[in-house]
Amino acid sequence: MRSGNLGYPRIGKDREWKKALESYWAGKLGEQDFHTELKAIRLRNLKAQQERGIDVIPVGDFTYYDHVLDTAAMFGLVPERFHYEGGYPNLTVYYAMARGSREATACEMTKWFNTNYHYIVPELGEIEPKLTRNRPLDAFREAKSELGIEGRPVLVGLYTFLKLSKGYTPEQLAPWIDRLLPLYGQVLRELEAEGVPWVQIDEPILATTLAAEDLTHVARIYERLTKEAPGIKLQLQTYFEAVDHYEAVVSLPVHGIGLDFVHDGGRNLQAVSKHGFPEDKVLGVGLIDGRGIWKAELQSKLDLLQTIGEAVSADRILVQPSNSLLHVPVSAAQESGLEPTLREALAFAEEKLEELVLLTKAGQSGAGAIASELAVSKRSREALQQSPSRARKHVGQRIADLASQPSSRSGHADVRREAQQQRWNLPLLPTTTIGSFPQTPEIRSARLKWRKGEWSDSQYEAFIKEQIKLWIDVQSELGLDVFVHGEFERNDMVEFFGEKLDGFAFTANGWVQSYGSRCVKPPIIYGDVEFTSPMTVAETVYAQSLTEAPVKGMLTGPITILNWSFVRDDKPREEVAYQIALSLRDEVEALEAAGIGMIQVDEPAMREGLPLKREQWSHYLDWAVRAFRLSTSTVKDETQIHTHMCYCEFHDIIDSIRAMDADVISIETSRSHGELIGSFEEHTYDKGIGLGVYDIHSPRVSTVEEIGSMIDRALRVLSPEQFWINPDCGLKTRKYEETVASLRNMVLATEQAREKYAVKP
Ligand SMILES: Nc1nc2c(c(=O)[nH]1)N[C@@H](CNc1ccc(C(=O)N[C@@H](CCC(=O)N[C@@H](CCC(=O)N[C@@H](CCC(=O)O)C(=O)O)C(=O)O)C(=O)O)cc1)CN2
Ligand code: MET
Ligand SMILES: [Zn+2]
Repeated sequence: MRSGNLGYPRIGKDREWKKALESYWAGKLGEQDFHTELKAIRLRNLKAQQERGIDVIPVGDFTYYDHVLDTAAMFGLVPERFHYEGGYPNLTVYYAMARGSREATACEMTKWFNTNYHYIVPELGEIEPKLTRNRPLDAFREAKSELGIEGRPVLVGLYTFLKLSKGYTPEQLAPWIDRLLPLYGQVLRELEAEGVPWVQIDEPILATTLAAEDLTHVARIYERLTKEAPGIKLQLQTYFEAVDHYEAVVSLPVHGIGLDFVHDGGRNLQAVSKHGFPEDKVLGVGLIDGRGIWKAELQSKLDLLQTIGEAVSADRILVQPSNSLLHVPVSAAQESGLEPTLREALAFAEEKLEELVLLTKAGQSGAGAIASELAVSKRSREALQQSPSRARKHVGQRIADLASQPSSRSGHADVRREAQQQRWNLPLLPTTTIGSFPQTPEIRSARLKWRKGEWSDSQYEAFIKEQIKLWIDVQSELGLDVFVHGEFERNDMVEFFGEKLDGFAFTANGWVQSYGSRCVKPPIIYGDVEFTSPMTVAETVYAQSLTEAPVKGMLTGPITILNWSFVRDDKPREEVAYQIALSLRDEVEALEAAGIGMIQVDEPAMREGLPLKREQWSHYLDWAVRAFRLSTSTVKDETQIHTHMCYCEFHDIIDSIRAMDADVISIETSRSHGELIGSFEEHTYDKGIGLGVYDIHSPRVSTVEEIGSMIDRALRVLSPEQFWINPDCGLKTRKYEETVASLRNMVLATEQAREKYAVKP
């Protein structure tokens, strides 16, 4: 039995990686120094795994931005608009694909399965792929020569890569497989020639709901690839769910299969027990939760390993995390600020490696070999379980009483629309923004000073008020119709609420990559969640006091708070969602009572929380919608509830979006190059809706014409009476000048559209 890892956080203990990327982009770090710095980070990450005694260390999982983008770059799949001239794309082209450039809009970015990690969507189009650089080989050589590590190269599997790409029709799938097969073959042959014994090929798509023809394609791919390089062994890795069609997957002609035994709902284990496991293959046992942050219940993991051991001999077992550790923070050791009971119950990437090594040791020599560690881990989990915060009486009562809580608005949508229009008298095509304005270095450093105690509360509050005032003035000057306060007091839309609600803890350095250099510090829900006092009322009311225009109150919804936090594992997620929903309802009511007439409850993570298996969708959506409605249903007819979603594959969940019953919804659109708009040809939607008219993830400023054409496209399928004009998402990552210039263009484009679409008397 051996221990293995599947991928390691890139960002470094202190987010060195993020800082290096941003310095390079800002022109503060030269290209050569940038490469040097990234190499140092890469080697430190490998060393962390080596020092903890991991037997199988992945190489090639490191990236300059995103591993899917790397795969596209490796095959020369660079869309024409980037003026690419062959070879492995240089940094300018590479980062233009990721972030856009003056001339070219960025590639689309979307969620990596059901995580908060985002990848860059490859665009296949007319391009003929070719191997521009064997990245896994380079990574292998470097780890070997620099650290003496015989690493295991990691590749995004061909089928997953294609399924995550765009720019081809269903009929073109098979020809694209044919085009990529020789290139994957070449990568493998070169690795084989180098003497690389094994590669890890990630095919997480195999854990989603598959059709029979998917399996036919996958079988064809792996039959061919094992022949291309017969001297190299392929470990086919799946994660995030049980594999669909277990028997077909484990009989693929590869040398090893990696399965997730944490997020599989027990189905992988059932399948192994029922059907056995091929005698000629290695089983990668995803035993340690690669997405959660709790210490493992080591004894139950050993039991699981034992059950698997009945079907698979020990020499063919690899003990590994359920998925790449990319999704958890680097080290819990530095979290000295946390309450000891909680800290002792945590395991981040480094601690997970230690757990893997322990379990492997026990697997090799029996549980006795780790008796004292087993006891410690048991004690720390139990101590947390006994903490009074786990079972607050008042919260328990509210949940028990859930059935009697209102979960629908009293007035019908038409009645509400009327009442709201009377109250606000908004023009045709009202303009607004999604909530946040730029989080400048000045704001971040002010917050840091306040946190360190260098600034008093009142000093910091006064500073935040200045920012709010500044941006209320900007919004008036721009002529927007519905204002926001700007979210300057928030570090992050989820972490902020986590800090204010009971039952949450927040770390000092528990960062996880979200996209590119952007990281999040998910709060930890360790106890029952409860509202303590108003969280957003003061800032919102202050903003409203400065203007006649409506200011939207701005809250993060229950499902997004749930999905973007690390959640306790002793209660169903559904129940935790209701606890959050009821706490947010208290905030919604406080805002309404303070005179705020529009309240936006953001649910960008609603779609991402969708289970990977279709058959589980309706259950999830039912409780997710119920949680949203629990938070928003008690307001008066004339109070307008908004919601916002980004990266929304709208057609997947249109019924649930309708069922949320928000008066106005805003959805990201532009980075998918308007594809979302097309779905309204098939689906009707009759409430207020804003489809983002420009991409906020890129520093590029859209022109009036570009925005105008987005509006035109949307109004081909939606009515001007229901349409709102807004950017795709919040503007926190943008600079002041970009923001003002883009919004100015947005308002100009709206004025033109108003003339064009006004109902002529
Ligand atoms: N949780 C979450 N998930 C999300 C989103 C989101 O907004 N939140 N949006 C979507 C896209 N993802 C995003 C994820 C992160 C960021 C983002 O801007 N992250 C910031 C960090 C935000 C933050 O928590 N900032 C803190 C701490 C910032 C910090 O690094 N402080 C410095 C010091 C600051 C200075 O002096 O400059 C330090 O501690 O060293 C604050 O403002 O207080 C970043 O990586 O830079 C944006 C979008 C989807 N998923
Ligand atoms: C990721 S969705 C962001 C919504 C939030 N209100 C903002 O503007 O930042
Ligand atoms: Zn958004």
